[in-house]
Amino acid sequence: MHELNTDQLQELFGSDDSDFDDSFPEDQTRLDASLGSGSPAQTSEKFDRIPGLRLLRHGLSHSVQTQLLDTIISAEYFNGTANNQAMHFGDLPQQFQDIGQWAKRDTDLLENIDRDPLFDQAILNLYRPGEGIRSHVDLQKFDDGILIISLLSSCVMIMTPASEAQKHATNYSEEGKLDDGVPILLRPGDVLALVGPARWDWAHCIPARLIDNMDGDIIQRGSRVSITLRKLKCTTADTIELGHRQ
Ligand SMILES: O=C(O)CCC(=O)C(=O)O
Ligand SMILES: [Fe+2]
Repeated sequence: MHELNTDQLQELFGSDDSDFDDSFPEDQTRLDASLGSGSPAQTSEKFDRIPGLRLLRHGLSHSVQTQLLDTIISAEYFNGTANNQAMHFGDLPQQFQDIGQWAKRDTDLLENIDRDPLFDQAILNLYRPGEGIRSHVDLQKFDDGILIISLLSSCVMIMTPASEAQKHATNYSEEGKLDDGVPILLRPGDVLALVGPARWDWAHCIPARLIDNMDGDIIQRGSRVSITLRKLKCTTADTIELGHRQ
């Protein structure tokens, strides 16, 4: 997919602070048909150093990426400049449930994860060029088996062995040492799974920078949107929270 400049992004996500109506568009297209037939199952890439880390490159077709982005734009979470993160708790929008079911049924991303519902929490992150996310292990209140979907633009995520503090942190304030980290290039349409050690014992971050260097390839960051699907260990009521990423 092509990458967007700030003006194009404003056109997409809006530039004013119009009233947010606290709901996700209900007339979403079901993604089922566009996600493929499941035969043959899609096989993800594994990483020797990080058991449980799996990356399905080009997992989502252009059409599915576009449908997801259309729905996110219609939800108007990222209108104005204040918010770059939105969290859904409870019953997830149908398209996110479709992605979860597809990942379980048609790929090997979530091989050891068996539960119902598969996911009951979704975070949407918007990264404007130069923005990132601090090194963290996702909070302990979320169960094993996390799925991260990349849309719009590429970036390099860095995985580092987690410190004890990071494993039990209640926020993302701990900065990891990134020098000996494992860089993972995430492109639009890629789907990353964190299971077992990759989820509990490794921290991940996206350094705040405009350019990534992946094995000598220089990658200019555009604006990126990610969808992270998780399962809370304890269920909560359906809510949506908007905020600013740490
Ligand atoms: O945006 C991403 O790719 C990762 C997001 C993430 O790690 C998180 O929200 O916990
Ligand atoms: Fe995370």
